[in-house]
Amino acid sequence: MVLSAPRPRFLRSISCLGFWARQLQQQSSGSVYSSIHGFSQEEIKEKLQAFPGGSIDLLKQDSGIAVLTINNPHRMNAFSGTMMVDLEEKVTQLENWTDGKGVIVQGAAQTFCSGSDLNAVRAMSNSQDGMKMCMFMQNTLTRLLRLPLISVALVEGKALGGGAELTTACDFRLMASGSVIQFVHKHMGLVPGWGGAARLVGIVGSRNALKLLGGAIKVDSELGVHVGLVDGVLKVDQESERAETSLQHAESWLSQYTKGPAPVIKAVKKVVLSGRELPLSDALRTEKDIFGTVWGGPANLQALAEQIQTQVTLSEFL
Ligand SMILES: CC[C@H](C(=O)O)C(=O)SCCNC(=O)CCNC(=O)[C@H](O)C(C)(C)COP(=O)(O)OP(=O)(O)OC[C@H]1O[C@@H](n2cnc3c(N)ncnc32)[C@H](O)[C@@H]1OP(=O)(O)O
Repeated sequence: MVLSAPRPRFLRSISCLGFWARQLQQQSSGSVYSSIHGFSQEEIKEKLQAFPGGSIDLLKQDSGIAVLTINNPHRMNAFSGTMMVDLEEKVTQLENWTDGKGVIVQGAAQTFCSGSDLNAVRAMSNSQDGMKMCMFMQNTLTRLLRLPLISVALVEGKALGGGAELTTACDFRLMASGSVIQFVHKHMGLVPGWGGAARLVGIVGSRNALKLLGGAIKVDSELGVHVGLVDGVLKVDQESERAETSLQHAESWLSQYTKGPAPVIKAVKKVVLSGRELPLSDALRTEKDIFGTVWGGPANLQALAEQIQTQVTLSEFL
């Protein structure tokens, strides 16, 4: 099976930027839906609470990298209704994490997530409830992607359906050898509903997105890297006594990009986010505003002082 190599991101995503730009500018909260769309967060949260099971666990570390775990191993980490509510609450915590720089999204028991809990899906199969669940998860995953943190989906085992969509709501994806990302929606007579299709087009381009969705193709790490969906492959060396876990590998990988003061790393994510989602003039104005938050700030002044000190030290030797 031949999938084309990815086109430059800006070419792929210009077409869908218009919608996202208006949404980003209109929604100060970073959500897509509000009361003007007939969406009531509290109403759907109450409905989702009727479907219990599992949890979303959040560990915020001193390193500034958090670990968000989809935890429902008896159901291959499928999302129950209460887990959807839990995820929204954890995203709110991350939005307010002052010292945060990165977040790794993983599944419990060495598998990622098998999408919605099919028992809940069957119980919410009427159109109105389905649409409300869809809007709730689109809001939550859009806010996850828009966090001022650099995010990585650590995929072990299987990421299916909504689980595959969840991987696209992170800035990067790392796959363990033998793992699979599969948009199985077609097999259920569905299309993605949690925003995974729109984001997939921005990541791999419309032609590859059409193939992955239309063919419900099993994406392994090799194919994922080829089409630009996957940013790295974690080969866990079972033989080595010091075998790092996949999570340790992922933290090492992410820490390459989160070294430095949290306000600066947050600013890096914000300027890239505005470049990714806003029309050029708006992105430039946003970049200027974000630049203003770090220019002359503690990190900038300290770096300047160290630069001067280095020059003074060097001049003493020259
Ligand atoms: C917009 C999102 C979209 C929507 O909401 O409409 C969705 O995400 S729909 C759900 C899409 N996901 C799937 O179709 C995946 C369904 N599961 C499987 O294909 C398999 O379970 C698999 C491949 C994940 C694992 O297969 P394996 O043979 O290794 O294990 P089991 O199938 O025996 O599963 C173990 C245990 O987990 C339960 N399970 C697995 N996935 C789900 C799920 N999505 N919802 C509820 N329960 C799930 C499975 O029933 C087994 O339970 P048990 O009591 O042991 O029978």
